[in-house]
Amino acid sequence: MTVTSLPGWWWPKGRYSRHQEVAMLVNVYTGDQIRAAEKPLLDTGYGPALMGRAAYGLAHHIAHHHSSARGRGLYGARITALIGPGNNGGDGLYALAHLARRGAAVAAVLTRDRAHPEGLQAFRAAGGRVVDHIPPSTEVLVDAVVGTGFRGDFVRPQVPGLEILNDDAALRPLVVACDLPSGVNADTGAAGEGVIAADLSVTFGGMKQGLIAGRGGTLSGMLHTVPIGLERHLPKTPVRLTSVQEPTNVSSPLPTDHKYSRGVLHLVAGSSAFPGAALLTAGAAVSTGVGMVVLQAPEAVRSRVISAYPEVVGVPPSSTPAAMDRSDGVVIGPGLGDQPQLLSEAEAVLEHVLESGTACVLDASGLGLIRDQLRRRGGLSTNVLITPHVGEARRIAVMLRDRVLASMLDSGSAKADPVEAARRVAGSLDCSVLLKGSTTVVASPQGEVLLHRAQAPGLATAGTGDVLSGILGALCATQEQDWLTVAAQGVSMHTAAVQRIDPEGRGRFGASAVVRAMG
Ligand SMILES: NC(=O)C1=CN([C@@H]2O[C@H](COP(=O)(O)OP(=O)(O)OC[C@H]3O[C@@H](n4cnc5c(N)ncnc54)[C@H](O)[C@@H]3O)[C@@H](O)[C@H]2O)[C@H](O)CC1
Repeated sequence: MTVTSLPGWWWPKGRYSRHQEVAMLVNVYTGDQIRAAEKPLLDTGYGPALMGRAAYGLAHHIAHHHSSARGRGLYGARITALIGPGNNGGDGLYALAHLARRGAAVAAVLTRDRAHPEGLQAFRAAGGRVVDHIPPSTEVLVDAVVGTGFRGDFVRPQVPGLEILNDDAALRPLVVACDLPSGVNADTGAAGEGVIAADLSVTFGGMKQGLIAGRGGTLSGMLHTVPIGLERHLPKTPVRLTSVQEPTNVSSPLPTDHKYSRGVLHLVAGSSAFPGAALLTAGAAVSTGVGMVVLQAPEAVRSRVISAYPEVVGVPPSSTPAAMDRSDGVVIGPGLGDQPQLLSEAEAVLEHVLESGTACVLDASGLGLIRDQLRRRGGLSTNVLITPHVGEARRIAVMLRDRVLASMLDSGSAKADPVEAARRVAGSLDCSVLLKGSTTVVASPQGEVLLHRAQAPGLATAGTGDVLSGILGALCATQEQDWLTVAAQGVSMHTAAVQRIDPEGRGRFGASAVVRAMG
């Protein structure tokens, strides 16, 4: 039944060797692509069959999650649904009819004066009650107000009893979204304030981008995809969701390896204002596993880093590009701050990278160097991966004088579209982009996209970006891979380290703990 289940904290165990990384890739579609795939089937009379499969799958997942959460079967379970006027409401009604036949006490609140007629009939025939409020004893609340047919702004239905959602976690019902939380844009993940956050979304036909990207990714909870027979009608998609089982270290060293063959990473990081960033980046790189880490930084920064990681080799910030002759990868930016001298030395390194084609991660203060490269070359180059968070990406939008991009990066706006934004930056700068956020979006200049839903809220703390840069730098120095692959491995290692130290997502740790958890 389920092709995709993304429970967030764990992934089904398989038989993989310790040093093998197994990427689980899932195709991701826009709501419009799913609707287009449905069309030929609807046109040939298969609508009821599709809805039947969707409803059965929804009922199955509700039953499963209810019994996991409550530790008992479905008999007597109190399940209420908010039902909208379209097919999304129809799915909800048929699903409740299934659950009623398995002994659940089901109720529906109709949010409009009309509802899917056959669905309503089936619901009533199975013993379902239409009510005008959410019964306080509701254990599962199904949100089936609007699905992919949603347009415009969403206003949460004013239904008496809905304040049950504000109850303590122990009393609050399990909230299950039918296809997607009502009011989430299935294409982009844009969502207004009225959307009800789901614990679980059961989606139909294919994984929708809006369930993963932007605010939608924070409102959709656990994800299940129910196949309903659209597969051969779905287009080839350039967007995939990645998760990595047991991300371990980079490829294990071979018996014939030496430090140079395992990759040399050149870091341009740290300043008197931000020495810690260099420590975190270097520490993460060392722990990821790489032949050698060279740190180009002011003397005071070098000595602090080397006292923590004696294996790091220091070179002064004024080093000529000859110091990089053996480098297989470069990281420029963490903790550089805004001192003109350090930035111009970093600029020289970036120039060398763009000339030589060495793989380079450009992060934090290093992103400010893009402005000059736009003037000089009109962009960057495909050997570069930039790793902005949304605020930094907005500054890039200003450099590019791209207002459409700026609106796509405004998470509160109905135009918010982080996937398209990352693609647009990648295309404009001719480099790969890793847009950080609760869902990380990695885009190549050719328009391919990888999404990674971290579900590690504790990552929102100072210095974790420096750790990620160190990981990505080590991976690019040791591997001959494309940026999408390296980025997918890097974000997975980063998240996995956090999940090891903070499995319950309490957030009581700092970035140094993430480095320690890397080993
Ligand atoms: N097509 C199929 O056979 C299948 C569809 N599935 C499910 O159906 C929905 C899409 O159904 P559709 O009827 O096209 O749209 P919705 O039910 O999502 O919504 C249409 C309904 O909602 C009202 N509406 C639109 N915008 C708003 C708004 N901003 N605020 C309030 N109400 C709004 C509008 O009046 C329409 O009447 C899909 O998500 C699936 O759940 C199944 O997948 C099976 C196959």
